[in-house]
Amino acid sequence: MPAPEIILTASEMRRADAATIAAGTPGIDLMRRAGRAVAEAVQAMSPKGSRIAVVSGPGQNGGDGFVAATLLAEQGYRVSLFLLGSRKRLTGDAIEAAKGWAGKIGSVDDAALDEADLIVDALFGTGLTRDLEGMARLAVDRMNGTGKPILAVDLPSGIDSDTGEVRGVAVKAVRTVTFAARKPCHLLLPGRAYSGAVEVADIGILRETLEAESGGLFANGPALWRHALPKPGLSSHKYERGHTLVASGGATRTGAARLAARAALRIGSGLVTVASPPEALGVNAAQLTAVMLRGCDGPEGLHAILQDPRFNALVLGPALGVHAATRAMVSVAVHARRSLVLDADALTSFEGLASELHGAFRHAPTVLTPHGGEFNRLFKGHPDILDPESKIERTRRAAAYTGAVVLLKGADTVIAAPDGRAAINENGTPYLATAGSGDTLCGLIAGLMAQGLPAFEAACAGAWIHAEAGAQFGPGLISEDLAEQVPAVLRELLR
Ligand SMILES: NC(=O)C1=CN([C@@H]2O[C@H](COP(=O)(O)OP(=O)(O)OC[C@H]3O[C@@H](n4cnc5c(N)ncnc54)[C@H](O)[C@@H]3O)[C@@H](O)[C@H]2O)[C@H](O)CC1
Ligand SMILES: [K+]
Repeated sequence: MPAPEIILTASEMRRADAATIAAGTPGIDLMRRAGRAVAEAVQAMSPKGSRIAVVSGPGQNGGDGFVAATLLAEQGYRVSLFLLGSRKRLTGDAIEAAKGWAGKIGSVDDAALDEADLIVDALFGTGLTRDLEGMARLAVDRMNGTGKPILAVDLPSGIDSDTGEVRGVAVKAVRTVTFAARKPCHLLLPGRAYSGAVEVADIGILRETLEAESGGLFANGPALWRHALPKPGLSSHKYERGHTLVASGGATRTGAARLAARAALRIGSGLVTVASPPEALGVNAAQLTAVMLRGCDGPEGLHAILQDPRFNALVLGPALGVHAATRAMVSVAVHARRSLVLDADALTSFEGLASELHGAFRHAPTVLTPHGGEFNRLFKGHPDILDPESKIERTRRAAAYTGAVVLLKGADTVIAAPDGRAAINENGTPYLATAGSGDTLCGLIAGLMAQGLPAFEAACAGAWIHAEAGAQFGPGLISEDLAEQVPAVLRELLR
């Protein structure tokens, strides 16, 4: 079973670097290995003899560029090197790396850049500290302006390694060679889009060093939670696989609950019941078969149903309406201490009232599944949660504040637990942007918690399976298809 992929921030990477150097590996060796990996990537992209333009910056990223340029020239490529700033301003290992380069050093505004067949972007890496301006900005615009393929060293220059945001302007790379571990910018948007295909080069930093410096951020994938997936044994009984309860909206808004309910059943919840307001019983009854149905008249009705401890996972939110009654339903569910997924109206009903959710979910596994707009509305008036540049940081703070796992949806969905663990999901597909997709996700997560998965693993697995189902189905996807695609995804996972 492969280990979960650790994602390191710039500062964590620097510490891993330093620890490796302290353990006896000279920094210049790391740089030489980095440069070699870049040269090998160029060889795979462009035939010997082609014209390679290496654009180096003033720091160690630039140093990697010097090493790559020297190796490529030795291997018969026609290499020209352009430096931002002057050689005498180089620092650290880049000084040593530059000694190996015997060719001329041009300036980044040199027209020769346009003659290249392929450009190596070694301008900035994890040391970017502010928006690009002046010559630095011009260099990026020049590289992008050539229309030639760009290979980024470590990450595309102008992208913030930890947030994935564009700092003024950024290189649009077709490929990136990063070192030791991917950084958040390789998974978060727009950084993911600017990076192109990303390969991770081993430059001799040990996995245990990466683990030691890790801040608990992972790429979301089966390696993170496959171990926790339920594997029904011969003796397993439907009651052992939990009972998910999904609250339905009124007579004209019942589809969301049925989508969530069907998804919970498909992901393996032993039983699933829709709790329906009296006026929607007929509508729901006419469209439910394996999913069961109970009348539920508001918070009191929910309280009555939850006297039965077998209902061990709940979905509240989709189409419930934005009002006090929905808040009261949430309160009943919280006091019943059942696993809980809150989405849509159950979140928006607390708009500006997030303080009522402070520490509210510490007593039972809970997952909040807002999209960006719901998140910003829910935590309005909490700049400590909304202000951080990094989507990971915002999600982590919301999780710590509420005590729930928070899944902040997007093409780069971030999942964070109150204990600081976080994961970035990258298998999302544009096809998922269809009505009811979020309802289905709620059902998947609740159905997994009904079977005993902890909230963080359930949210990560739910997000990944949801996206995988969408990607497998492809064009023409509507939400009704998602739950029906889950068996195919599970077959792969449980093989
Ligand atoms: N283990 C590893 O990952 C290794 C990484 N290496 C490479 O080192 C860079 C990080 O190097 P660093 O010198 O810290 O930063 P940069 O080269 O990214 O930046 C250079 C320098 O630029 C200045 N600067 C920052 N922002 C701006 C700006 N907006 N405008 C102008 N100048 C700016 C600042 O002074 C920076 O120090 C990493 O990405 C890897 O490529 C090692 O080579 C091998 C091991
Ligand atoms: K770069």
